[in-house]
Amino acid sequence: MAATAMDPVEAAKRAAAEKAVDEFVRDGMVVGIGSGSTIVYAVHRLAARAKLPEGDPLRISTAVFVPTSFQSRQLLAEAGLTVAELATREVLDVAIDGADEVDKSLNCIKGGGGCQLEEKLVASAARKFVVVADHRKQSERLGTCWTKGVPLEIAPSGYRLAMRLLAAKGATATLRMAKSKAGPVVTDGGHFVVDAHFGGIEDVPAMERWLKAVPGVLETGIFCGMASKAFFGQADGSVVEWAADGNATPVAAAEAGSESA
Ligand SMILES: O=C[C@H](O)[C@H](O)[C@H](O)COP(=O)(O)O
Repeated sequence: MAATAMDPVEAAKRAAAEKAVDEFVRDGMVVGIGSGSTIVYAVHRLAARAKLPEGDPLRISTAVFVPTSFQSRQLLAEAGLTVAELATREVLDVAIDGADEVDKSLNCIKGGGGCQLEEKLVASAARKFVVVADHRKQSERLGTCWTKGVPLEIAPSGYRLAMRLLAAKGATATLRMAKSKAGPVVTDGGHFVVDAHFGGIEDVPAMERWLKAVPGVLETGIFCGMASKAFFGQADGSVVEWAADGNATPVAAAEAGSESA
Protein backbone atom coordinates (compact mmCIF):
# COMPACT_ATOMS: atom_id res chain seq x y z
CA MET A 1 0.00 0.00 0.00
CA ALA A 2 1.39 3.44 -0.91
CA ALA A 3 2.42 5.64 2.03
CA THR A 4 0.12 8.61 2.64
CA ALA A 5 1.88 11.97 2.12
CA MET A 6 2.22 14.06 5.24
CA ASP A 7 0.21 17.28 5.46
CA PRO A 8 2.61 20.08 4.33
CA VAL A 9 2.18 22.16 7.48
CA GLU A 10 2.86 19.13 9.67
CA ALA A 11 5.89 18.32 7.53
CA ALA A 12 7.12 21.90 8.03
CA LYS A 13 6.71 21.66 11.81
CA ARG A 14 8.56 18.38 11.80
CA ALA A 15 11.45 19.66 9.70
CA ALA A 16 11.95 22.66 12.01
CA ALA A 17 11.74 20.58 15.18
CA GLU A 18 14.18 17.95 13.95
CA LYS A 19 16.67 20.56 12.81
CA ALA A 20 16.61 22.33 16.17
CA VAL A 21 16.99 19.12 18.14
CA ASP A 22 19.95 17.97 16.09
CA GLU A 23 21.67 21.34 16.24
CA PHE A 24 21.18 22.07 19.93
CA VAL A 25 20.73 18.85 21.93
CA ARG A 26 23.78 16.84 22.97
CA ASP A 27 24.04 13.94 25.35
CA GLY A 28 24.28 14.81 29.03
CA MET A 29 22.37 18.08 28.66
CA VAL A 30 19.42 19.31 30.68
CA VAL A 31 16.85 20.29 28.05
CA GLY A 32 13.60 22.20 28.45
CA ILE A 33 10.76 20.87 26.33
CA GLY A 34 7.89 23.17 25.40
CA SER A 35 4.29 22.42 24.56
CA GLY A 36 2.03 22.36 21.52
CA SER A 37 1.84 20.47 18.28
CA THR A 38 5.31 21.29 16.89
CA ILE A 39 7.14 20.11 19.98
CA VAL A 40 5.69 16.62 19.46
CA TYR A 41 8.08 16.20 16.53
CA ALA A 42 11.02 17.31 18.66
CA VAL A 43 10.24 14.64 21.23
CA HIS A 44 9.90 12.02 18.49
CA ARG A 45 13.33 12.99 17.21
CA LEU A 46 14.81 12.76 20.70
CA ALA A 47 13.23 9.35 21.16
CA ALA A 48 14.76 8.16 17.88
CA ARG A 49 18.16 9.48 18.94
CA ALA A 50 17.92 7.63 22.26
CA LYS A 51 17.65 4.40 20.25
CA LEU A 52 20.80 4.97 18.19
CA PRO A 53 23.67 2.52 18.75
CA GLU A 54 26.42 3.31 21.22
CA GLY A 55 29.15 5.34 19.57
CA ASP A 56 26.80 7.26 17.30
CA PRO A 57 27.52 10.98 17.88
CA LEU A 58 23.81 11.80 17.90
CA ARG A 59 22.94 9.17 20.48
CA ILE A 60 21.49 10.52 23.73
CA SER A 61 21.48 8.33 26.82
CA THR A 62 22.11 10.63 29.78
CA ALA A 63 20.27 13.81 28.76
CA VAL A 64 17.31 14.78 30.95
CA PHE A 65 14.26 16.77 29.94
CA VAL A 66 12.27 19.41 31.80
CA PRO A 67 8.64 19.62 30.60
CA THR A 68 6.53 22.79 30.49
CA SER A 69 3.14 21.12 30.75
CA PHE A 70 1.20 17.96 31.44
CA GLN A 71 1.28 17.38 27.67
CA SER A 72 5.06 17.49 27.33
CA ARG A 73 5.58 15.46 30.53
CA GLN A 74 3.36 12.73 29.05
CA LEU A 75 5.09 12.87 25.68
CA LEU A 76 8.53 12.51 27.28
CA ALA A 77 7.42 9.68 29.54
CA GLU A 78 5.78 7.81 26.65
CA ALA A 79 8.99 8.21 24.64
CA GLY A 80 10.99 6.65 27.49
CA LEU A 81 13.03 9.84 28.03
CA THR A 82 14.12 10.93 31.51
CA VAL A 83 11.91 13.64 32.96
CA ALA A 84 13.35 16.21 35.39
CA GLU A 85 11.55 18.99 37.24
CA LEU A 86 12.37 22.67 36.99
CA ALA A 87 12.05 22.96 40.78
CA THR A 88 15.20 20.86 41.15
CA ARG A 89 17.20 22.53 38.34
CA GLU A 90 18.55 26.04 38.50
CA VAL A 91 19.99 26.20 34.97
CA LEU A 92 19.07 24.33 31.80
CA ASP A 93 21.44 23.99 28.85
CA VAL A 94 18.77 24.72 26.28
CA ALA A 95 14.99 24.96 25.97
CA ILE A 96 13.14 24.19 22.73
CA ASP A 97 9.57 25.36 22.24
CA GLY A 98 6.97 26.26 19.65
CA ALA A 99 5.45 29.71 19.12
CA ASP A 100 2.30 31.26 17.73
CA GLU A 101 4.08 34.21 16.10
CA VAL A 102 7.72 35.31 15.86
CA ASP A 103 9.15 38.63 14.66
CA LYS A 104 12.57 39.31 13.16
CA SER A 105 14.03 40.15 16.60
CA LEU A 106 12.78 36.72 17.73
CA ASN A 107 10.18 38.23 20.02
CA CYS A 108 7.35 35.72 20.26
CA ILE A 109 3.72 35.40 21.12
CA LYS A 110 3.19 32.06 22.84
CA GLY A 111 0.48 30.46 24.91
CA GLY A 112 -2.01 29.51 22.20
CA GLY A 113 -2.18 26.19 24.05
CA GLY A 114 -2.46 27.83 27.46
CA CYS A 115 1.00 26.95 28.82
CA GLN A 116 2.75 30.31 28.96
CA LEU A 117 3.65 30.50 32.68
CA GLU A 118 5.61 27.23 32.80
CA GLU A 119 7.03 27.88 29.34
CA LYS A 120 8.33 31.29 30.44
CA LEU A 121 9.93 29.78 33.54
CA VAL A 122 11.65 27.00 31.61
CA ALA A 123 12.81 29.34 28.82
CA SER A 124 14.14 31.82 31.41
CA ALA A 125 16.13 29.10 33.14
CA ALA A 126 17.79 27.99 29.90
CA ARG A 127 21.13 29.27 28.61
CA LYS A 128 19.65 29.14 25.11
CA PHE A 129 16.02 29.34 24.07
CA VAL A 130 15.28 27.91 20.62
CA VAL A 131 11.97 28.32 18.79
CA VAL A 132 10.52 25.79 16.33
CA ALA A 133 7.58 26.61 14.09
CA ASP A 134 6.16 26.40 10.60
CA HIS A 135 6.30 29.25 8.08
CA ARG A 136 2.87 30.62 9.09
CA LYS A 137 4.42 31.95 12.31
CA GLN A 138 7.03 34.22 10.64
CA SER A 139 5.90 37.79 11.15
CA GLU A 140 6.94 41.36 10.45
CA ARG A 141 5.12 42.61 13.54
CA LEU A 142 3.65 40.72 16.49
CA GLY A 143 -0.12 40.82 16.59
CA THR A 144 -0.54 40.84 12.79
CA CYS A 145 -0.34 37.08 12.07
CA TRP A 146 -1.60 35.76 15.39
CA THR A 147 -4.78 37.78 15.79
CA LYS A 148 -6.35 35.81 18.62
CA GLY A 149 -4.58 38.07 21.11
CA VAL A 150 -1.71 37.84 23.56
CA PRO A 151 -2.49 34.97 25.93
CA LEU A 152 -2.30 36.06 29.57
CA GLU A 153 -2.30 33.59 32.44
CA ILE A 154 -4.45 35.19 35.11
CA ALA A 155 -5.39 34.56 38.74
CA PRO A 156 -9.05 33.51 38.50
CA SER A 157 -10.23 35.99 41.14
CA GLY A 158 -8.68 38.88 39.21
CA TYR A 159 -9.86 38.18 35.70
CA ARG A 160 -12.67 40.76 35.62
CA LEU A 161 -10.39 43.50 36.92
CA ALA A 162 -7.70 42.52 34.43
CA MET A 163 -10.18 42.53 31.54
CA ARG A 164 -11.39 46.01 32.51
CA LEU A 165 -7.83 47.35 32.60
CA LEU A 166 -6.98 45.66 29.30
CA ALA A 167 -10.07 47.12 27.62
CA ALA A 168 -9.13 50.58 28.94
CA LYS A 169 -5.74 50.15 27.24
CA GLY A 170 -7.55 49.43 23.96
CA ALA A 171 -7.43 45.64 23.88
CA THR A 172 -10.17 43.29 22.82
CA ALA A 173 -9.91 40.94 25.78
CA THR A 174 -11.73 37.65 26.05
CA LEU A 175 -11.74 34.96 28.71
CA ARG A 176 -10.73 31.76 26.92
CA MET A 177 -13.53 29.22 27.15
CA ALA A 178 -13.07 25.45 27.14
CA LYS A 179 -14.32 23.43 24.16
CA SER A 180 -15.32 20.16 25.82
CA LYS A 181 -16.05 21.44 29.31
CA ALA A 182 -18.49 24.02 30.57
CA GLY A 183 -16.67 27.18 31.65
CA PRO A 184 -13.23 28.64 31.11
CA VAL A 185 -9.96 27.01 30.11
CA VAL A 186 -8.01 26.21 33.30
CA THR A 187 -4.23 25.99 32.91
CA ASP A 188 -2.05 23.24 34.39
CA GLY A 189 -1.39 25.69 37.23
CA GLY A 190 -5.10 26.25 37.90
CA HIS A 191 -5.31 29.70 36.34
CA PHE A 192 -7.50 31.33 33.68
CA VAL A 193 -6.35 32.54 30.26
CA VAL A 194 -7.40 35.91 28.87
CA ASP A 195 -6.53 36.64 25.24
CA ALA A 196 -5.85 40.33 24.74
CA HIS A 197 -5.69 41.57 21.15
CA PHE A 198 -4.16 45.00 20.57
CA GLY A 199 -3.66 44.75 16.80
CA GLY A 200 -0.05 45.04 15.62
CA ILE A 201 2.23 45.71 18.59
CA GLU A 202 4.62 48.58 17.92
CA ASP A 203 6.76 48.48 21.04
CA VAL A 204 6.97 44.85 22.16
CA PRO A 205 9.13 45.36 25.30
CA ALA A 206 6.90 48.21 26.49
CA MET A 207 3.78 46.12 25.91
CA GLU A 208 5.24 43.20 27.84
CA ARG A 209 6.19 45.49 30.74
CA TRP A 210 2.72 47.03 30.80
CA LEU A 211 0.95 43.65 30.70
CA LYS A 212 3.14 42.28 33.49
CA ALA A 213 2.09 45.21 35.67
CA VAL A 214 -1.65 44.49 35.35
CA PRO A 215 -2.81 43.13 38.73
CA GLY A 216 -3.73 39.46 38.44
CA VAL A 217 -1.57 38.80 35.35
CA LEU A 218 0.75 35.98 36.41
CA GLU A 219 2.53 35.72 33.06
CA THR A 220 2.16 37.00 29.53
CA GLY A 221 2.53 35.17 26.25
CA ILE A 222 5.02 37.77 25.01
CA PHE A 223 8.52 36.31 25.07
CA CYS A 224 10.67 39.34 24.44
CA GLY A 225 14.41 39.16 23.74
CA MET A 226 14.62 35.59 24.97
CA ALA A 227 15.18 33.41 21.90
CA SER A 228 18.63 32.99 20.40
CA LYS A 229 17.46 31.14 17.32
CA ALA A 230 14.23 30.21 15.51
CA PHE A 231 13.74 27.47 12.93
CA PHE A 232 10.80 27.69 10.51
CA GLY A 233 9.80 24.74 8.36
CA GLN A 234 8.79 25.89 4.87
CA ALA A 235 6.12 24.67 2.47
CA ASP A 236 8.83 23.27 0.15
CA GLY A 237 10.35 21.13 2.90
CA SER A 238 13.31 23.40 3.61
CA VAL A 239 14.00 25.10 6.95
CA VAL A 240 14.71 28.81 7.40
CA GLU A 241 16.72 29.88 10.39
CA TRP A 242 16.36 33.31 12.05
CA ALA A 243 18.97 34.59 14.47
CA ALA A 244 18.38 37.19 17.17
CA ASP A 245 20.52 39.70 15.22
CA GLY A 246 17.90 39.72 12.45
CA ASN A 247 19.81 37.48 10.05
CA ALA A 248 17.78 34.94 8.11
CA THR A 249 19.47 31.89 6.63
CA PRO A 250 17.94 29.11 4.57
CA VAL A 251 19.39 25.85 5.87
CA ALA A 252 19.29 22.45 4.27
CA ALA A 253 16.75 20.12 5.79
CA ALA A 254 18.50 17.05 4.42
CA GLU A 255 17.17 14.75 7.10
CA ALA A 256 13.78 16.40 7.36
CA GLY A 257 11.04 13.87 7.06
CA SER A 258 13.32 10.91 7.71
CA GLU A 259 12.09 8.28 10.15
CA SER A 260 15.44 7.62 11.75
CA ALA A 261 17.71 10.02 13.58
O1 LIG B 1 0.73 27.27 24.99
C1 LIG B 1 1.24 26.76 24.00
C2 LIG B 1 2.58 27.05 23.50
O2 LIG B 1 3.04 28.35 23.71
C3 LIG B 1 2.87 26.56 22.09
O3 LIG B 1 4.25 26.40 22.01
C4 LIG B 1 2.38 27.49 20.99
O4 LIG B 1 1.01 27.73 21.15
C5 LIG B 1 2.67 26.91 19.59
O5 LIG B 1 1.96 25.74 19.44
P1 LIG B 1 1.98 24.90 18.08
O6 LIG B 1 3.32 24.27 17.99
O7 LIG B 1 0.88 23.89 18.27
O8 LIG B 1 1.69 25.84 16.98
